[in-house]
Amino acid sequence: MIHARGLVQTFHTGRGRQKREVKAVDGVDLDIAEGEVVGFLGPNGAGKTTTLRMLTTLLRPTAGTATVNGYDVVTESVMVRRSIGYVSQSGGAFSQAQAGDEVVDHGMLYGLSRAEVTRRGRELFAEMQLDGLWDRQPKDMSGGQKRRLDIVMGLVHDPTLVFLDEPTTGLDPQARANLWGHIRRLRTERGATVFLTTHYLDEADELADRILIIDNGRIVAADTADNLKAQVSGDLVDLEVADDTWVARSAEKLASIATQVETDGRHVRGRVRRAGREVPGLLRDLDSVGVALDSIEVMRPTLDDVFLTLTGRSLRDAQDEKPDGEQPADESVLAEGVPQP
Ligand SMILES: Nc1ncnc2c1ncn2[C@@H]1O[C@H](COP(=O)(O)OP(=O)(O)OP(=O)(O)O)[C@@H](O)[C@H]1O
Repeated sequence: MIHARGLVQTFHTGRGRQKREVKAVDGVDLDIAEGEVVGFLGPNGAGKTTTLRMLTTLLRPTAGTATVNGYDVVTESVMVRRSIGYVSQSGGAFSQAQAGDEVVDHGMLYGLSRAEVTRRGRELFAEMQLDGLWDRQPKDMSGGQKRRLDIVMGLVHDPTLVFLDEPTTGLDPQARANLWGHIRRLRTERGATVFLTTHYLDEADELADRILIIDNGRIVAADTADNLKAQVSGDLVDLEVADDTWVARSAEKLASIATQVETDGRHVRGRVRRAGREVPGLLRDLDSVGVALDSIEVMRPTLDDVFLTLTGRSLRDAQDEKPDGEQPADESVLAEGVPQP
């Protein structure tokens, strides 16, 4: 479905002495199978959108190769574009036409009949809670409604491979839940492949079969969310002992199965590989030495823990860092927009 080898994108920014080279994507390899939902995570400026733009043929790779649906992104870009759906981060530019007409025109560019695309469009309007807005001009829609219209445009021709760049940013919780449902159905009912970038760790965790993490233009992890969590951090176990005098003894017992053991008042915490396997024995041990507990809490690691372990930074903190703020320059844009059949 998607195969990339050594994808690189270098931007040249500034002029004169300020001239700088930015390696936005620095040697990315990808293999994404049919029917997979892949979550592409990384902090601001990591290279997610740039990778997506190369795969969707909007940007010519500086180096490396990629095929999408079996078509080469450089030499067969029209075929790539015809065979995918793409919802960009910035959203599409709409004309003065009514939303429904925009959707119908868009779908017909992919060779669908007017009747077929109208039926699909109306179905998607209902699913995306855009009922009653078919005749409204996009300029008179709210930001969230426009975002949902972008998504309808990206899906109306029933693509079997869909690229979604931060699709739920700016959506309210209800619209986000609807879109999650839609993404799940794309896979279960249509066998579609979905490549999704997101800033929301819970979204990636919830939807994706496999997570790719990109940092500074390089893929730093690629696996299921469960495997990533098991490999890099382990479960956090928090014991609250019933009496202060048992803290040291409990810490010693916990340290025999856990790393990063620390104490805080009557709390003793540490990370174990798999709590389900290790905690029962620990509880028996504590009981046998007469330690009573007030509470025990087990916290599964989050994708943020994974990111922290891999890069030394929290993804949440990294989100708040502003990217370098270079001005766009020297892009080798192949072509914007949808294919002309
Ligand atoms: N047209 C451009 N010209 C110059 N630099 C660019 C251009 N587009 C992106 N960059 C730089 O390339 C790097 C990667 O940007 P990209 O938009 O791919 O990141 P991202 O992971 O999608 O970030 P975000 O989460 O903020 O969308 C950043 O340092 C960005 O400033």
